[in-house]
Amino acid sequence: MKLLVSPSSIEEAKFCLDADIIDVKRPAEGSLGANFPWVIREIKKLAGNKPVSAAIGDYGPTPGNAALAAYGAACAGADFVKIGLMFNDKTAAHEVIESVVRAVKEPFPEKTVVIAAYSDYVRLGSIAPHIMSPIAAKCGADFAMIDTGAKDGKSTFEFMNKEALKAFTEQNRSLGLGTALAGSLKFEDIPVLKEINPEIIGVRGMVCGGDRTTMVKAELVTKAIQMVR
Ligand SMILES: O=C[C@H](O)COP(=O)(O)O
Repeated sequence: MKLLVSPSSIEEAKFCLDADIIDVKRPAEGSLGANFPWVIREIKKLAGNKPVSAAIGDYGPTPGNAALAAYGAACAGADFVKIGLMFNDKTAAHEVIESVVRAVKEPFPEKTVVIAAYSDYVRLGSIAPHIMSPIAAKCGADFAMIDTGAKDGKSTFEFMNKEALKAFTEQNRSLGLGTALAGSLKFEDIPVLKEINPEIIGVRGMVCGGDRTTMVKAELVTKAIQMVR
């Protein structure tokens, strides 16, 4: 299980360099809010050989917008390009995912595409993660992810229990997809996450000390790395 940490700035990224994946986002613009290309570029320089991920946003059914943002993130240096689907329509999901995969993989076949659905999909009215995964696999994406869409402090575990997260992870494995799990995860969730055994867990609030709108703290990144390994 790898640890992905989401800094929101170059300054914060300096505290995240020992994580397995450095995930650039802009929390002020949503759960998977996109940061600026120059921030992705600088963090990629700082990260050296470490993979850099970039969130491109929480999207409606707008494949053109999503594809162009995905291409932009890949051109700026992101190794992983991550999009959230904030709508509930299977045909549109297929169109958005297919467009994002093509936008990234045509020019950069080695890059990784991550498709996120939200654990709180019922309250958001968005696509369920287990419905999204087979579509992501069919379109050639690499990872299916779960995050919380409304960042109000409620954790993914408040919407999906261990069994549901395990079933999601196993479904993805059988589809040839990796799994990333996130959503206000806490240090005390790490042992059960190890049992669920996704390829990646993603955190921000945990390493900010509980409030994801504050700064990432170097000592909490170290603590998370030690607990995950
Ligand atoms: O990709 C993971 C997210 O940044 C998780 O953020 P969070 O732990 O604050 O919910």
